[in-house]
Amino acid sequence: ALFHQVYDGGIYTGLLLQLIALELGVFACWACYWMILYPRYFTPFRHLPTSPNRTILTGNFPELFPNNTWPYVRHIAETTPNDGLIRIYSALSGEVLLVTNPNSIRDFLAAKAFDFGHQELIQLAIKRFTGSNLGFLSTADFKVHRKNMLPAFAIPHIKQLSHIFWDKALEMVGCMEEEVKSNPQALIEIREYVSRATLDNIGLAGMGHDFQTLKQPDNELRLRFKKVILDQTKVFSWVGLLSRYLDMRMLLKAPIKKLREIAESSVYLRNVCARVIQERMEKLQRTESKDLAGKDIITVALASGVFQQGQLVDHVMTFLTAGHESTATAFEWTMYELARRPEMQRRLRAELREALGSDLAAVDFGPQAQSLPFLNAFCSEVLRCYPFSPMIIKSARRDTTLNGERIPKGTVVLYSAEITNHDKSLWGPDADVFNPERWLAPGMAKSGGASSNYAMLTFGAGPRNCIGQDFAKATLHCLVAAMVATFEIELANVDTADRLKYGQTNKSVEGMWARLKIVPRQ
Ligand code: HEM
Repeated sequence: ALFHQVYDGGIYTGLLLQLIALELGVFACWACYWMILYPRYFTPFRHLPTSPNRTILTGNFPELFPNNTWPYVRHIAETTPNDGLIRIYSALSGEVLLVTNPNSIRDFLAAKAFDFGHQELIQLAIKRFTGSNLGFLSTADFKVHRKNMLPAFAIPHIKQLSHIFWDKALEMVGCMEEEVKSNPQALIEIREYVSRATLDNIGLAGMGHDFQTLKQPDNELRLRFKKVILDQTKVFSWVGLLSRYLDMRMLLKAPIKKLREIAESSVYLRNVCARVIQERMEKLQRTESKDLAGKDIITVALASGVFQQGQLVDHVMTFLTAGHESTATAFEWTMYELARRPEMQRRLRAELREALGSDLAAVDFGPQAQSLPFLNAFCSEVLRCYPFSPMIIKSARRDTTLNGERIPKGTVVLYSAEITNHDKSLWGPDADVFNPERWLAPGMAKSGGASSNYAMLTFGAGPRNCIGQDFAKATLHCLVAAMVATFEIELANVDTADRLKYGQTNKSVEGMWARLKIVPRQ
């Protein structure tokens, strides 16, 4: 009716046009302030260094949503002199601070860790399947949950679980071996196998339940899981951009097919986890023994008496999402580097042969994996050079400070494992070179010779770092050991495998495709 009146020149036309003009004017002023004037004249960080190469539309990047943003951020960090903080701008002048030196990183991840949290949109998106996981709890609840979860993730307990990792690793290479025996020319899709192995692994070590996706690749759990962990698309980037200016909560509830599939799959997976946890609870009540040695993580957590069933479902869903793809991707990059370096592959095989002998199934390799220097060094160097999350963004929950700088509530801050793990001032002039030797020098097995405790950020740092890092490393060691002891690995796509997939994680777009030759066993 309004349109009709405007069209017909009705009595309200003038008023309506004035209102629209006013709205447009307000919007133009608002956009002009936030996108042009604020970053130049009004930001409280205007004295901090920033890159001069910037446009309003794309910020410091060459396009609105580049495939991977971290190489550009790294270039800015390397070419902008700074004292620990740099201003970076994304599309439409979105302002982010990057912490660049050990002082500002320590403040951000350790001293002031609880002044920062995940951004609201990320919480809303992830909460749908992980519920209130560790990352989203209030500080008080976080401390209680983390303290009572930690014993299950401590190195002594991980060593007791590592026979599971070894058995799964052998099962994975056994499946590959069958495929190679039936067709020696077959190209093996490493991602497919390792993704199933790490999913099973977390099911077994996390809650004493074998999902059996290695044996049954198309089982419902795996298919549902694939639906939840959808590849990132530019749609999510648009939602992220718009959420800076509009409330996107309704959008996440929109009746879109993909969103409905995620919601249904989340319910399915949460129900599976709830059922298994219920069984663990009943079993724990039936057993007299209080001995938790070698028990799955959920049983150890249940025994603390702190967690309710629903909270444990949230935690298991987080382990599955945080631990499965990340470990599988580290394994893929290990295969990539080994295939490019046949002499290192041979050296590792020799070390493994000495430790394992010829019958892999007869040894319990897990507990001794940490003591093989070259295996440790190689995997540590892969984790340094290929951090699964190259950049992690958080926002200030309250007014705080970083490196002596005042940080108002709401400020978006970023740390980058990609940048810090390759920082020449921390790692030396060969920081960009893949060099496992740095972990082999006397006393350097843990630090790689870096000059700071905040030089390796693959697993974050401080009280909110990755709780599963020793679980991940032990899993990776077993997978790599079983693979290298069983096969000579030649990548079929070594020249193109390092092209990265769109998104925020360091994943090859093609994955690794290998020709495997079974190593003769004496
Ligand atoms: C190579 C493999 C892995 C990598 C690179 C990795 C990396 C990370 C990173 C960077 C964080 C975020 C730290 C922060 O917010 O600043 C994180 C958090 C977390 N990771 Fe991992 N992770 C891996 C494997 C695992 C595994 C196997 C598990 C569990 C079985 C796990 C469980 C978690 C949990 C629960 C958190 C949240 C911790 C908290 O908020 O207190 N991760 N991980």
